[in-house]
Amino acid sequence: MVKQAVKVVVRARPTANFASKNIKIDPLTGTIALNIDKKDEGTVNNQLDSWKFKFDKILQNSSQDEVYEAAAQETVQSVVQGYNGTILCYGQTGAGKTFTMTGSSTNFSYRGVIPRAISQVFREVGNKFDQAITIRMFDLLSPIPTHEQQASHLQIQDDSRGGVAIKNLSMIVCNQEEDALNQLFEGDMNRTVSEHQLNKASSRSHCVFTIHIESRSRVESSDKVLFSKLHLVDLAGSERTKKTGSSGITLKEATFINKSLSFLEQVVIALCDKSRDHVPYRQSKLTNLLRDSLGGNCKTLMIANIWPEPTHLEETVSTLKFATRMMRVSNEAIVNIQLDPHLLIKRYEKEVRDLKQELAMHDTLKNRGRITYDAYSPDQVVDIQKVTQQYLSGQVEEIQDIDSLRKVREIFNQIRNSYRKLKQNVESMQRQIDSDPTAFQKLKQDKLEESKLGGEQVIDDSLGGEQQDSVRRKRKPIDKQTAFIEYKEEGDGRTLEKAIIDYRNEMKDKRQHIKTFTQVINTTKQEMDKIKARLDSKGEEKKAQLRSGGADFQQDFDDDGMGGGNGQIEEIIDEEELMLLKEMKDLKKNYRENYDKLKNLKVEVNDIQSNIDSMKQQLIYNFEGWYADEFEAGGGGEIQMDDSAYNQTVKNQYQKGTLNAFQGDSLFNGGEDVDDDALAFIRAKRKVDTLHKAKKLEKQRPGR
Ligand SMILES: Nc1ncnc2c1ncn2[C@@H]1O[C@H](COP(=O)(O)OP(=O)(O)OP(=O)(O)O)[C@@H](O)[C@H]1O
Repeated sequence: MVKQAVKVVVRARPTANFASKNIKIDPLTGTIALNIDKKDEGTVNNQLDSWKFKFDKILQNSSQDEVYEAAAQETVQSVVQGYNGTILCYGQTGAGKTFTMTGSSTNFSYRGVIPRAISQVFREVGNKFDQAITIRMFDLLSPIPTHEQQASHLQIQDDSRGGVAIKNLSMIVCNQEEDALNQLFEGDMNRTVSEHQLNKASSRSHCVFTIHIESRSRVESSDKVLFSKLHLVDLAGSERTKKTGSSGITLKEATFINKSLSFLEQVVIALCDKSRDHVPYRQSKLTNLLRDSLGGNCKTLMIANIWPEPTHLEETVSTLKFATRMMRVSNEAIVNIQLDPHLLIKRYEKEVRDLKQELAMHDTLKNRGRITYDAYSPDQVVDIQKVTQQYLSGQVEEIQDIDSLRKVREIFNQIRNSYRKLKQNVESMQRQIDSDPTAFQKLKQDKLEESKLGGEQVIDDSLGGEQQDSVRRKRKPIDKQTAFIEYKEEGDGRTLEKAIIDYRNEMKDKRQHIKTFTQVINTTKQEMDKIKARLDSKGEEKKAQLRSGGADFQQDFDDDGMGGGNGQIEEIIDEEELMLLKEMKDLKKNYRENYDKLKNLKVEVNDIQSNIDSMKQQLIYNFEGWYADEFEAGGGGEIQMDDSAYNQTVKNQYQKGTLNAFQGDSLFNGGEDVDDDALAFIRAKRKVDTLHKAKKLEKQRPGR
């Protein structure tokens, strides 16, 4: 890696009116001293009026030849060696940037840096017989006509090698110097030339001419490729001052003609400021394009063109200030080596071929001659698939002839395929069961049928032809009580068990309520008895008074108070009696309400109890089925109800019409004879319905 600052060469254009009073150029020491006589300006300000600048080189009255040798030759040579290079001209309009960069197209000795660089590149490349070199180039202004050269046309973006590239711009491959020069001249013709108040032939736009070199070794079979590029940049005029008539010149730093030049200056300022970690390259296409050139992977040289006339002193100062800043920009250039992907693939293909041959030889020596290392044919894959499925179904204990890693991989592939298909089938079965509960029983029935045919192994036909070998092996029998605990922890066993527990809890709550209501009712009854006793005694007292003739009676009159009522004589009740009767009325109402509630609670408790009983039976029955499926015949231990007993219970319930006490399903109307075929159907339906009902009730429970 070469770490170096941007080099700056100052070129002063020849002029008849050299400002010898104000400018002292010393090419030997590379210094320029400048002063501005303020008296001439007629203004007084506090600006510094004299400057001294030092540069890498100063060229005065130098020929195009000398300029090229001093400023460009070395950079171009580096580009041929694989470094990126940039040469850019900066200065005010008319200072000689285009003359320096392009020069005259009619006078060969006045040709500029670009045609000379093209010649040098082709000359140097021509000397490299051992390299296959491709040269591509483009001029940002060619061959697209000027009116089409809008900013949107050319997009500058990051390239795959970490640099920048221009979209919508095709690079032309140039096989010889002439092709490249054609490119240059074509672009030069298209260059925007517009009228300008300082110089009618000045160009306002930037001109960027880029040469890309791609170099591969012809002799070594190397996959390394050198990629490098040379940017040759003729920037737009940098003038930033306004002429203010005869009163002279004022330094007005803020008057920029070209905005992108101001962005370029911002980038340079940011690069010089070590405390700044962001450099605003993306502000303009120009700075984006020059990202490699400024502070990046590039050898960069700037030619500062000055016009040392008294009228251009400020522009000269301004150009030299910018040039000084530029010298503080540091770059890190590396030779750009990339691995050629096409060659890499070719190399790997060759390596694979060689290794296969090597292995084949090794196998022959070890008597394993029939092994090949090419990809399996479809027939071979089918064979491996068969043997893998035989292994999965238990038809074979192990897979023979595993003679290569390739075969192991194919077997694993097949196992994965089987697993995926199995999973898909299980999921589709689940969907069927969810949408139609009877489907489950049918599937199960099919499986049982097959298990009868196939001995102890249950071949899962539902998995489809290819999966027939997928076998569920039965477990060694365990104690039924232990198995029952296990069953209650899984699948439908867990659902039923949970429903039973929840019902029990609900029943417990309701029983507690029954107890409370019973107490309340009893207390109410006692109160009522007391009141009744008191009223009875009051009645006795009144009868006694009546017998003694001292009782009060009142004639019942009509509302109008004029008489004409029914004339009945009514007993007059006293205040205490009235109170007691009212109280009695309230207590009776209370008693009746609580009594009704108690009655309902008792009905509910009975219902819950019958549901619990029903679910318990179902749980045991389901468990029996599960146990038979899960374990080999001959399992030990006690179980509360065997199949025949349960079947009989179901038959009885069905015939009595009580089977649907829990299910409430119209399928089971009862009263008919039940043969064994129907029984299986009834049991299956009952099982599914019981589970569904249990799940439904679970959801309906308060607090869910
Ligand atoms: N070193 C030089 N020797 C002879 N003539 C020169 C020299 N420098 C510039 N000139 C002449 O000065 C004129 C202006 O130069 P040029 O067009 O190169 O300026 P510029 O800086 O490129 O201006 P712009 O910014 O407008 O492109 C041209 O006619 C050119 O031939």
